[in-house]
Amino acid sequence: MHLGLIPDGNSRHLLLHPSAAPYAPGVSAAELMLSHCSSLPVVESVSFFALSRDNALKRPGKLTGAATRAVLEACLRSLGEPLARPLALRFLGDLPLLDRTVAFPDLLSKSPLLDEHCAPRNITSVSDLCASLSTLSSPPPSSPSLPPLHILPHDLDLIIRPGHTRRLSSFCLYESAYAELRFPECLWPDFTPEMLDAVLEEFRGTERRFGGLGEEPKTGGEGKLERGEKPVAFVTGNKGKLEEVRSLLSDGVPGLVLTSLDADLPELQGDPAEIVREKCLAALGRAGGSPVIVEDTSLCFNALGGMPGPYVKWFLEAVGHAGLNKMLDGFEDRSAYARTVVGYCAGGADREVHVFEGRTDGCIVQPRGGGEGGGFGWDPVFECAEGDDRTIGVTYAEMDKVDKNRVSHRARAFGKLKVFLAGTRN
Ligand SMILES: O=c1nc[nH]c2c1ncn2[C@H]1C[C@H](O)[C@@H](COP(=O)(O)OP(=O)(O)OP(=O)(O)O)O1
Ligand SMILES: [Mg+2]
Repeated sequence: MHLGLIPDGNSRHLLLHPSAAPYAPGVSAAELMLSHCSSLPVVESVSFFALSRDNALKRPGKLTGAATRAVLEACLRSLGEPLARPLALRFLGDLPLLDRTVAFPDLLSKSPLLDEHCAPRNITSVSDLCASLSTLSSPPPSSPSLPPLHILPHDLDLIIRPGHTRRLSSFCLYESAYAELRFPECLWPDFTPEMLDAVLEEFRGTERRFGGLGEEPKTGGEGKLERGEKPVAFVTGNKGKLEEVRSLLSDGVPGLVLTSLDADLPELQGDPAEIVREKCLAALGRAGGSPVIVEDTSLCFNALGGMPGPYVKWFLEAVGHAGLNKMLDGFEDRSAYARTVVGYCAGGADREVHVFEGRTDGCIVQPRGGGEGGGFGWDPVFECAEGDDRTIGVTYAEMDKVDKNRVSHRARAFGKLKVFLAGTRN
């Protein structure tokens, strides 16, 4: 991901904290943030807004010069540090201005990380672009060591601007066409790595459409959207679930159009219906006004009074299939049931969450049938006890997908949802 940072609010921070060394808090924030970025695998490159020509013209004088110098020095320092891993860093600012504050070629030669992707550029606004175009026929002799200008470098994915101002100013206008913009409610010096993590987490759940309509709606039934009809969004972070649900809703509900949103929604502790209600209301916020479907799936061991239940995800992640099996060692009863609770909410003014439950009995066994194409999650350790000879005594992972969708907890819950939807949509 290419991250843009606009460190806004340094001067206001100074007014609020007159005893602080000028710009020191903003400078530490810059240093901290860049080194934090280098520890985040998801962040491949960072464009940092140092100072634009527009900025300098509007706010001439010591203040701006000092801020630029301080931030650049901080950047230099952070580049001098051994970063956790190479990070393509790019500072955007006005070249002549920067030249006055730091020895520019120095910046280039000091950093092993600066390459053509992170060379400082002065094209951030239309006036910059015009100025640069006018020099194309005769490159300025004063800057022979600068790398060539790339007018359209790789686009930004996410731009973060703290400081209570919700605009781009002249930052990367050409590269920000489809960037997501976030404006944390604090001044730059108060923006912490934890806040950055929170923004990145939220960004991860954002469906990016790049100006288009996103993924083609996958249709159920006849497929075509009727006039005025909205598609229903299934919100889940789990691809295995999505695949099954697409197939489960592919018929039986005329006119239903299922789209999907990849989002890991917050999950409360509580009973499954409660979890699903909260999950459903959280999903509404992501679905842009569409009705939403969410589900929560539990795996309940009878010997343990129904645990791990909705918490199976965390148990599975922590101890794996072998660990789930070991939890039942010492008990004779290895029976279990899988349960899916589906939540549906029409959205808009209607906040009622309709809840449907499906359950399938089975028992916990040593993993069978996992691997390529062999189910997901705890499928390999759940041996089904229901259905017919294609499903009884067979783990979900060993089963044909069509067979799982005949007997599974999910199929039963979504079967009830389908009956409900067929009633409300006709
Ligand atoms: O049919 C299934 N067969 C095997 N494993 C399954 C199944 N269905 C869910 N699972 C796993 C996924 C997760 O480890 C836990 C449920 O947690 P759960 O919160 O419902 O799922 P999730 O977090 O993966 O997706 P979501 O974004 O919809 O919450 O059991
Ligand atoms: Mg979940």
